This record gives sequence, structure tokens and C-alpha cells, in this order.
Amino acid sequence: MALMPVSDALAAVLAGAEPLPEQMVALNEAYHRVLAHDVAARRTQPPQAMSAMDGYAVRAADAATIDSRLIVIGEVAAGRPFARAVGAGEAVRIFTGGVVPDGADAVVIQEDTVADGTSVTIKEAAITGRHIRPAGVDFREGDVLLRKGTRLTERDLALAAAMNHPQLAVCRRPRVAILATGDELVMPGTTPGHGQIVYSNGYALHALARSEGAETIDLGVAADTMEATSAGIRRARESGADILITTGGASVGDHDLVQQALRGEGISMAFWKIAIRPGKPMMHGRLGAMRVIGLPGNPVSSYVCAFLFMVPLIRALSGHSVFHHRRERAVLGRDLGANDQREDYLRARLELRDDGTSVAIPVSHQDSSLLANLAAAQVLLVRPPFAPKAEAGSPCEVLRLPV
Ligand SMILES: Nc1nc2c(c(=O)[nH]1)N[C@H]1C(S)=C(S)[C@@H](COP(=O)(O)OP(=O)(O)OC[C@H]3O[C@@H](n4cnc5c(N)ncnc54)[C@H](O)[C@@H]3O)O[C@H]1N2
Ligand code: MOO
Repeated sequence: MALMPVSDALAAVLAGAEPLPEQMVALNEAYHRVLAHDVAARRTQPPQAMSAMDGYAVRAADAATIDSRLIVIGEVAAGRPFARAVGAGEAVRIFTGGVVPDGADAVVIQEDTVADGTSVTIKEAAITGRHIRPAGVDFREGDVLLRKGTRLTERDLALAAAMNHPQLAVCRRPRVAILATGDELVMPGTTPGHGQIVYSNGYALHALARSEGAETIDLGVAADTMEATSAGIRRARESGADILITTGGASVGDHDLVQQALRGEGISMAFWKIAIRPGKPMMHGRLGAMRVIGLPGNPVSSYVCAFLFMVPLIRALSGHSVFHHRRERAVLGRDLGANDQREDYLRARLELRDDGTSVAIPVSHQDSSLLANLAAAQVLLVRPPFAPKAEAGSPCEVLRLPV
């Protein structure tokens, strides 16, 4: 049976994913939030010409020769401008950040002068414009310096503050509810009984969603019954989740009830099973406004599919203008056999050679239960469907995993 290609599945997950409504937040709450609008400067920076150094504001023509002697008529400090203009033969003592007084067109740094009571002797010829930051050299009122769809860095916050914005309009954080399924699951720190498995998937999913700016809602682990699975899905809807992530119970076994429960709740299913490894039994659909991604239970499949599908969806709903993962070029660190119909996302280490080449070395065992190998990987090496066998040293593409 032909399976849906990964690119089609991703397009289906992202279809109609518009930025969530905007809200105003204080700058200190805005780190890593996504701007809902362009942001323009409310002021010019610096508002007037300012000194970049401690020294003397002079008329360059008066201080063009060594040993020129000028009368010091006053002092300017940051925030304390000097009212008078600098005339011929005059200088003003100035400090870094001080407004350059009218008439002055250069600053001579204090190390290049000798002060003598009310006068100063110039020991290094002044150059017009030297050590002066002209008005507006950083930005001017009305300049749009931060664009809608930007995920705000700490530098952006400083810039927004300097532009005189105490708060910013950002998109609401997506709410992601996470529901695990499986009778066999017990919590870390307990003693698993025979055949029981320690719950792990949710820890990666919550952290990954939060690192992308989502709020997460932990719906715990549903037992492998229709009642428990359906109840979990209903709790997700009641919580107002924008996205429901389920993990486990996605396959065809008698205890894999997620699809059936979602259908029972009235899901409009976009797909179930796609041409990917790991993660073939993944599903996606909509339950009203809530988008559902049904991840497989195998820990590596669950994580890889969340990385490939949940992350771009969170970014799109957050208003981020860049929501796709960026592929990087590397070379293969070892030979690989031909691929089948499933696009393969191999867990790989990434090494940087002395010549600057990135070498992707797939970990030796790619089974989708192997968390140690997943944790050791820095990238996913992408192998398209039906890729022919490839030798070490040939080019490949990788997706960098979060650090
Ligand atoms: N006959 C077939 N069998 C399977 C197929 C198939 O096409 N035909 N697909 C296989 C593939 S590929 C995958 S991936 C798995 C996914 O199956 P499920 O989504 O139903 O996953 P489970 O059976 O619930 O669990 C699989 C495995 O993972 C463990 N698990 C589940 N949840 C967690 C969790 N939260 N934390 C840690 N570990 C978890 C679970 O105990 C199982 O060991 O199906 C294949 N089978
Ligand atoms: O797709 Mo499954 O994830 O191969 O184990």
C-alpha cells in the first residue's frame, strides 16, 4: 500500500494554521514570544549628537594643531547638557554619553590633552566628527526594526526598550495537551513489575513543546480501554487545548485504541500512517478547533514525529514566520544501504572536520525503541524514499536536534 509522503503529511498538519490572537506583554515577559505586528521606533537614537568618549568638545579648526590652548567654558555629563554654544578658542569638558554642545564638531579624548585650571592644551590634533555619535546613527523615529513573526531574542528586547516600547503585542502561546496511553506504563522512580515499561515519552514531549513557546497540559496516562482513552481526549477538549498530542496506541494491535477513540469523538481524520521511519503509524486530524497529532508509542518514533510535525505546528500557531526546520548539508560518515518507500530519519552524531566539513555518522542501531542512541545523536540524517545506497563521504542532509 502506498503511504502518504512526509511532505504531504506536514502540509496537512500545517493547513490553515494561523497565528493565535495577540496579547500585550511586558518586555520582561516577551522573551522568545513571537511578535504579532511590526514594531517601529518611537524615538530617534541617539536623540542628539553625543560624545563617545570622556574628553573635550571642541571646534576641530581650533584644535587642529598640537599645543593649541583652549578655554574650558563648562561641563557636559550624560543627562546634563550644556546650554551655551562653543565659540572660537573654547572647549567644553564632556563625558561619554554627554550631548555635544552647539558649535563643537569634534571630541578630543582626555588622554590627548593636558588640563590646566580653566584651560586645556591639545596634544593630538582634533578631526571633525571624531568621537561623536551623530543623532539617529542607531535608528530614527518611525524606523521598523522588529518584524511581525520574529521570535524575540534578548537583543530584540533591549532594542524594543530603546525604541521606547514598555510592552509588545505577541501571539498567544499555543496550548498543547499531552495524553499517553498504555497499561504497561509506570512512572520513573517506581519499581516496574514484570513486563512493565517506565513512562518516558511525555518528558521529551512536554520539554520540546515548552522550548518552542507552548504551554503544556499533562493529561497523564490513559489505560488501554476505549473509556479511558475517550475520557482523555474529552479532557483535552475541555482544557481548551489548541493541540492534542497522544502517544502510543497508534498502530494496529488489539490494544491500539487511539484512532478508534478519536473517531468516536468525531475527529475529521486527515491521515493515519505515513511513509516515514520511525513513526509510520502517526495520525492527524481535527476535533473541532483542536488539532490532534497521534504519535506512535515507540519512544524514538514519538520524539522524531513530534520534532518533525508538532514543532512546526506550534511555531505556525505562535505566529512565527519561520516554522520549517532548516536542512543543513553534511557528508556521510559511513556507507548506507538503499532505502525503501519510507523517508528515513536516521539518528546521527555530527562531527566537524578540520577542513570545516560536517560529517554525519548514523548511530549503529536505529531501532525506534533505543533512547540511548537518540540522546547521543545531534542530528537526524534525512534519507529520501528509495534513495540508492550511498558511500561514506557522499553528500547528505541533516536536521539539527535541539540542544
Ligand atoms: N502489525 C504491525 N505492528 C506494528 C506496526 C505495523 O505497521 N504493523 N507498526 C510498528 C511501528 S512502526 C510502530 S512505531 C509501533 C507503534 O505502535 P503504537 O503507537 O501502537 O505504540 P504502543 O504499542 O502503544 O507502544 C510501542 C512501544 O512503546 C512503548 N511506549 C508507549 N508509550 C510509551 C511512553 N509514554 N513511554 C515509554 N514507552 C512507551 C510501549 O511500551 C511499547 O513498548 O507499532 C509497531 N507495530
Ligand atoms: O515507525 Mo516505527 O516508528 O518504525 O518503529
